[in-house]
Amino acid sequence: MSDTPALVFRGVSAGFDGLTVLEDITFSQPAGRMLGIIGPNGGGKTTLLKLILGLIQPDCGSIKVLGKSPEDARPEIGYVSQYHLFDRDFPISVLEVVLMGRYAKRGLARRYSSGDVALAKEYLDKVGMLPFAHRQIGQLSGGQQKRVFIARALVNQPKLLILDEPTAGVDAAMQTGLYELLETLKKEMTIIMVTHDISAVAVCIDDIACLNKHLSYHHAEEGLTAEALSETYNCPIQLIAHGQVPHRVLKEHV
Ligand SMILES: Nc1ncnc2c1ncn2[C@@H]1O[C@H](COP(=O)(O)OP(=O)(O)OP(=O)(O)O)[C@@H](O)[C@H]1O
Repeated sequence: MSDTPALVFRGVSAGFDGLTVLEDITFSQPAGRMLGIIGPNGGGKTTLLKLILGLIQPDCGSIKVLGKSPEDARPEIGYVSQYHLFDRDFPISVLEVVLMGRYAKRGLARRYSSGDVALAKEYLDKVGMLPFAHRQIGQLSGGQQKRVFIARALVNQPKLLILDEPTAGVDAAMQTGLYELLETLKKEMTIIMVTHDISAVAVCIDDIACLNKHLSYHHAEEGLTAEALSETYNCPIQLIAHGQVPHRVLKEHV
C-alpha cells in the first residue's frame, strides 16, 4: 500500500450561499485503512464527500486526494451513494449495472470488451452476487442491490472506495456480510464510510471522524465513548448493548 496519505485536508472551509457548512477542517487519512465519518443530520458529511470527489470547491484551504487534486484523483475513486433512484421495472440485468461502471474508463461511445465482462463477473463474484448476474436489478433486495452497486464501484479497480450509508435499508444478517466484505476490500484500498451505524464503528472501522461543522479525527488506537459522541451530536448519547460488546474510548475533542 502507498505511503501517500489517501486524504489530506488543510484548513478547509466550505458551504453554500454564504452558509458555512464545514469550518477549518484539517486531518490526514493514511492509505489502506477504513475511515468512518459520523455526525448528526446536516453536520456536513455529504458536503465533505462532495469536496473529496471534486464536485464542489472549498471556500478556503487545500485538499489532496491520493496525492492529487480531487478532480485528478476522481478516476481512481469508487463511489457508492446512499440512494439509488431507478425504475424497478427497468429491464437491466445485474451484470449490465456493473458494466456501467466501466464507462468511466472506456467512454460512452465504445462497446464493452470481453475483458470488461470478465472484470464485471470477477467483482460480482467478490461481492457474492455472481449467481444473480442475469437477474433484473429491480428483483433484488436492498442489501443485494447494495452489493451490486459496490461491485460497480469496484470494477474500475479504485484506490479509494467511498460509501455513503452502505447499511441503510439493509437487514442485520446482510450488514454482517457487508462488513466482512469491506474487511477483505480494505487489504487492497482505502475505504471511507459515512455511517449512522454505531455497530459498524465498533466492528470494522479503523479511524473515526466526528463531524458537525468542525471535524474531530480519532486514530484507530483510540476508542469511542458516549461522551465523545454526545459532543458531536450535541445531545446525550447512551450506548446500549447486550453483554460484553467490544467498544472504543476516544480522546476528548479539543
Ligand atoms: N446544494 C446545497 N445548497 C444549499 N445548502 C446545502 C446544499 N447541500 C447541503 N446544504 C446544507 O448544508 C448542510 C449540511 O448538509 P449535508 O448534506 O452535508 O449534511 P449531512 O451530514 O450529510 O446530513 P444527513 O446526515 O442528513 O445526510 C445542511 O444544512 C444542508 O441544508
